[in-house]
Amino acid sequence: MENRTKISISHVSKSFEDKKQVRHQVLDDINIEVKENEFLVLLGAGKSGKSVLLDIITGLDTDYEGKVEFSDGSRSTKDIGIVFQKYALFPWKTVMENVEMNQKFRGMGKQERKEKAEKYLKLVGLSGFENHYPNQISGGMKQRVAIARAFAGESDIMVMDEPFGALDAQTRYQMEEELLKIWEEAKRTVIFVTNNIEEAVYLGDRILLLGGSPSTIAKEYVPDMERPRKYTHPDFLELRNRIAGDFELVL
Ligand SMILES: Nc1ncnc2c1ncn2[C@@H]1O[C@H](COP(=O)(O)OP(=O)(O)OP(=O)(O)O)[C@@H](O)[C@H]1O
Repeated sequence: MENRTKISISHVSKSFEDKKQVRHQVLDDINIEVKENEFLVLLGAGKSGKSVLLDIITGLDTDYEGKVEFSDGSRSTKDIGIVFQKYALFPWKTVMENVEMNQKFRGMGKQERKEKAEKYLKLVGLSGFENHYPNQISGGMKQRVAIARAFAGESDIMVMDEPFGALDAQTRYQMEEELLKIWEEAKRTVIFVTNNIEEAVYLGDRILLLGGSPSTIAKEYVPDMERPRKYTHPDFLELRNRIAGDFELVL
């Protein structure tokens, strides 16, 4: 079933009108078939329209040209697990309560909510921190909470918008590794946005390079490397350098 299409994005274009009523096109004719359980990376420089495209995919933005279709019928935003760069945790709620939030929206019973939240907190290495508040834990831990919350919602589609962008390099490597472990254990269809080439090569089953003005899908890469990938492996470096070259060209 690995090759079944999960999300079909066809001919998506998007433009905004500025204060002088001049239209600026951000996305031009984006076509992506996201496969079931695929780890898809959207790679692009700042302002290349990555967040705009994610808003369209998740249904936060409905004003665009083209179509976004899900293989199992229409979906609302709350049926997609979303992780943003900013942790978006509720500061007045504990770690546990934050993780349970999505499930509450999805109408799960109390016991089931608790079990699911505990399971995913354990997976992200936060057992024992259930009763802490966000201001009592580090940035890396906050992002772990956000990831546990998205997974605990049990949506089969996860969308992550530069989730590790605010973390220091060391924490970032650790989080990338952990995210893959969780994904291996609880397979989902993941769309992961980043502007970091190494992160894309480390994570992606497939990498789509977004660029140009307006942005299109400029290139596609399918890393032929086993996981866990090694940053220093010649194949890793070769692909990294190839993408870096293309990245310059589409800026
Ligand atoms: N609501 C809006 N109104 C007008 N222009 C917008 C709006 N949202 C986004 N844009 C424009 O669309 C372009 C792409 O923005 P977007 O945030 O998607 O980029 P990005 O690739 O996610 O960048 P970054 O990596 O910096 O987050 C930008 O030029 C931005 O100014």
